[in-house]
Amino acid sequence: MLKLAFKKNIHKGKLMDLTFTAIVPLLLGSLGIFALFRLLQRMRMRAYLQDAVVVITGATSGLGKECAKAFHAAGSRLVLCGRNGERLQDLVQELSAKANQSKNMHKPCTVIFDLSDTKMVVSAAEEILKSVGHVDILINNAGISYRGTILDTGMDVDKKVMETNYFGPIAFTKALLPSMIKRQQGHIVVISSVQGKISIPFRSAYAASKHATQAFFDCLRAEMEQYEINVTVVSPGYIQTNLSVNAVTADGSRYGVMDKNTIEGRTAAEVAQVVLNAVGQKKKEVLVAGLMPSLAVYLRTLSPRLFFTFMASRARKERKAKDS
Ligand SMILES: NC(=O)C1=CN([C@@H]2O[C@H](COP(=O)(O)OP(=O)(O)OC[C@H]3O[C@@H](n4cnc5c(N)ncnc54)[C@H](OP(=O)(O)O)[C@@H]3O)[C@@H](O)[C@H]2O)C=CC1
Ligand SMILES: CCCCCCCCCCCCCCCC(=O)OCC(=O)COP(=O)(O)O
Repeated sequence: MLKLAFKKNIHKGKLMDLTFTAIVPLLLGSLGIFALFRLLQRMRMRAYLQDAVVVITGATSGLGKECAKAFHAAGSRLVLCGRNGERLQDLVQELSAKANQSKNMHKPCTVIFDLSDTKMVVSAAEEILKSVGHVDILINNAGISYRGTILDTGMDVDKKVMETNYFGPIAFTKALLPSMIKRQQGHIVVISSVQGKISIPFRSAYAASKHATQAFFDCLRAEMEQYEINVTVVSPGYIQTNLSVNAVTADGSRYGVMDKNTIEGRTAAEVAQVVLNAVGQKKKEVLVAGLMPSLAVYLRTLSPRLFFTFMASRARKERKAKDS
């Protein structure tokens, strides 16, 4: 139709007519369809999140806390998990004040447990099912990072990072899955990292735990498809949180430094919004990173040799900077 109109109008020398008879309606039509699509998407997302029981680990700070605010604002019923009861209660107070102002918001409840203790994790899952009945969305967010050389790092540190970032979340997920399968409904989310896709020097334990996370939840997604349970893996780049400050070092002590990369990262509120949208749209995975980290992820697959050269040079530079 467009071709015909084009020929006809060129023939008559009426280019302006062509614009008004074919191109403008086509553009307006596309815009209309796009706007309608977005509206339907937003309505579906709202329905999915409103009143949904959402469990968030690591809700006491950083990204977990911001996810709690975002899902609470979307009308979800929150179960906030953490190790520090006082900080969880502070957040409950903050969110409850908002819940009082809107009938679409709910007062959250809390569960205290340490993810590195599998027994505690399993009984926390039982407690949640007992008190709220079911879980619609589980957000495995809690985690710790690490700084150190492989040579200096004791196995206890490797194990601690794996317990918190990998074994804890998978134990929690496994404990909640049977009830999701019974209902043929549920959504498992995990906050991984760019370092779940590429390994950078002096992060061995952390990168390994995030690679394991990526692998486990990719398997889970495939296995859960028949039960209509969704799995979303979120892989952020640097976020402005206390992750580096709380990181564990080679000897098991706290790193205690706010890194420059962390300060220059995205805000936790911004990433929480990405998590909310990814969940609402049932995305399978999302990479939330800038140009260089994104290119590095592709480079690792397309030209591993070049990627390894970059990483070796990065290790040399970092070691030199530390020594001088
Ligand atoms: N910040 C960043 O640059 C990036 C972060 N991420 C990931 O985001 C997630 C959230 O981290 P972020 O908010 O940045 O960092 P924070 O240090 O601010 O938050 C980490 C959260 O995890 C909790 N946590 C740590 N260890 C345990 C444990 N053993 N049991 C239970 N809870 C625990 C902490 O609780 P407590 O208050 O008790 O310590 C805290 O609530 C992590 O999985 C991290 O790997 C991914 C990419 C980049
Ligand atoms: C053709 C050009 C390719 C250029 C690629 C060159 C290599 C660039 C290196 C980029 C490395 C990015 C690392 C990003 C790491 C990251 O974002 O990690 C997120 C975290 O989990 C942060 O945790 P941490 O404890 O490390 O602060």
